[in-house]
Amino acid sequence: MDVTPGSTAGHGAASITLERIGKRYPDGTEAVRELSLEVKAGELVVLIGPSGCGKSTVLRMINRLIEPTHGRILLGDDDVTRLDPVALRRRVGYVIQNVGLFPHQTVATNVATVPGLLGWSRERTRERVHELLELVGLDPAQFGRRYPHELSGGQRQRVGVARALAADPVVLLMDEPFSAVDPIVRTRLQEEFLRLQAEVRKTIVLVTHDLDEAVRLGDRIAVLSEGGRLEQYDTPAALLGSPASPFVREFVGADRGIRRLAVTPVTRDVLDPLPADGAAGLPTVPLGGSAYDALGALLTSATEHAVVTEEGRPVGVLSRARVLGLGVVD
Ligand SMILES: Nc1ncnc2c1ncn2[C@@H]1O[C@H](COP(=O)(O)OP(=O)(O)OP(=O)(O)O)[C@@H](O)[C@H]1O
Repeated sequence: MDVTPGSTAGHGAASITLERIGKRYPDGTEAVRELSLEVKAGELVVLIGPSGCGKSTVLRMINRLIEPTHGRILLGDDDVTRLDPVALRRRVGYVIQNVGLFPHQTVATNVATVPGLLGWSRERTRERVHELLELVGLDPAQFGRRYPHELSGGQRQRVGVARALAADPVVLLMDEPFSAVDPIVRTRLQEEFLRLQAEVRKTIVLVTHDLDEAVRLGDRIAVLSEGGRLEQYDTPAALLGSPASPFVREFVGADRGIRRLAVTPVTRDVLDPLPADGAAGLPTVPLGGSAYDALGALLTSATEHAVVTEEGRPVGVLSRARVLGLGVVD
C-alpha cells in the first residue's frame, strides 16, 4: 500500500474538542448530560461503555447527524455548528457497522460518493478511487466494478473505510466498524487498519463494545457510563493497570492483568544478564515486543527464561516471573 505525500495525507488531521456537550432527545431522554473531551490531532480515541450510555449519540454530534442540545464542538479551532454541511462532510469521514454501502452502485461509485457531492472532475475522482482501493488492499481493476453483494463482509468493510477517506477528511468517525465480521476477519481488519492509520494519521473517534478492540486500537480510551458520563480517559495500559473507579474496574474485567500484558512492551529494565553458559535451547523474543507474546513463547517452550534480542542480537534474558510481574495491576 503506497500513499503519495500530499494526497491522502495532504490535509492532515485536526483536533476535536467537546465542551460540555449534551443531548436531550425530543421524548425527554437525556442521552448525554454533559461531556467534555479532547482528542488530539492524529490520535485514535475509542469510546466504550455499556449499551445505551450515549456513545453513538456523542459520535453523531461530532458530524451533526445529531444536533447537540447544549455545548460546543470544535474541529481544530472551528465550531462545527458554524461550518456549512458540505464543508463538514468534506472534513469528517464516517464509517458505520454494516458499512451502509449503496447496494445498487458499484464499489467505485460508492467510494466516489463524497467527491461526487463536492463536484470533483471525473478524472480526479477516478484517480482518487483507484488510489483508495489500493490503499485498503483491494485491486481496483478487480473490485471497482463489483456490487456490494459480490463482496465478503471484510471486503465491504474496507470499501466503507475507502469511501470515508475519499475526500481526505481531517477526522474519521467509526461506529462499531468491525463488529459485523467474524472474529478472525475482525482481527485482520484491525491490524490492517492500524497499518493504514500509521500512514494516513487521521484523528479518529471509534465506538466499540469490544474491550479487546479498544485496547488493541486506542491511543486512549474513554470509558463512558449512563448519560455519557466520562468515567476514565486514559491509555490502554493505564486504564487496565489503574482503573479510576469501581465502575471501570468492573468494566475492564477480572482478566485485565492478562489484557495489560498485550499492551506492555518488553523493555531492557526487566531483563537479567545473559547466562555465562549460553542460552541454547531458550526461545527468543524481540525487545519491544509485547509481554503477552513473550509469555506465550515461554509457555510454549516450557522454559523458565527467554532470550531477548535486538536486531537479532541477544541483549538479556527474560524470566517468567518478570513477565508475570508486568501484568500486575492495582
Ligand atoms: N432518537 C432517539 N430518541 C430518543 N432516545 C434516543 C434516541 N436515540 C437514542 N436514544 C437513547 O439515548 C440513549 C443513548 O443512545 P446511544 O445510541 O447513543 O447509546 P450507545 O451507547 O451508542 O448504545 P449501544 O452501545 O447500545 O449502541 C439510549 O438510552 C437510547 O435509547
